[in-house]
Amino acid sequence: MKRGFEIVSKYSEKNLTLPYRTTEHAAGYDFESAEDFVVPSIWKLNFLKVLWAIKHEKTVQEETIDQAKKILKPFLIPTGIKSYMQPDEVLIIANRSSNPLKRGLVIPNGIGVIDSDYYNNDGNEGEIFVQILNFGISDIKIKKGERIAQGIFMPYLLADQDDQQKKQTRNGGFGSSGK
Ligand SMILES: O=c1ccn([C@H]2C[C@H](O)[C@@H](COP(=O)(O)OP(=O)(O)OP(=O)(O)O)O2)c(=O)[nH]1
Ligand SMILES: [Mg+2]
Repeated sequence: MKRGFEIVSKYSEKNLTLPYRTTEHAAGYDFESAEDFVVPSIWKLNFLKVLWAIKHEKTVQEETIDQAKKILKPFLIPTGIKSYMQPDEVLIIANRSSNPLKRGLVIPNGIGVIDSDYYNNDGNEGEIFVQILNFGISDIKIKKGERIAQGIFMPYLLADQDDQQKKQTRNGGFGSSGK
């Protein structure tokens, strides 16, 4: 077994599809959403109120700011998928090019980097999530089974100093290794 995909345990009964390539020479394995989801547009009233207040140097209620922050926070779309690969390989998660064009959906981290030591980690079993922000004017409904992003396996290289640098064991993602 060199590299591939598996369904994480909590989705074992949910009838998920493993990521797949749609054409003979497609580089990316398309990932589907594991659940129905609504990604709210960032252009909500509370967000606009905050922008207006900044522009006019007015103060805004804390509650309004908190709600605006929530809207601006990227959503984590669950895929229910984990990926195993060789230690010198990485899975790059990239947006589908049609997402910003048709639905205003961007991946705010640019690309997602799925490390080989993320697989089966103690924290979340290595489930891959896709960060999404909706800069369009409408809320976007994502249905379970809809393709949301693509994963590309790549080899990576080490720097000369690498073996002198301390490493830790991965036990999660999204900031689990500290600040
Ligand atoms: O779009 C993404 C990006 C990352 N990850 C997972 C897999 C990856 O191995 C782990 C850590 O990602 P990264 O190193 O890019 O994030 P970090 O902020 O540095 O977190 P950490 O401190 O856990 O390394 O989070 C995802 O599920 N989706
Ligand atoms: Mg990291």
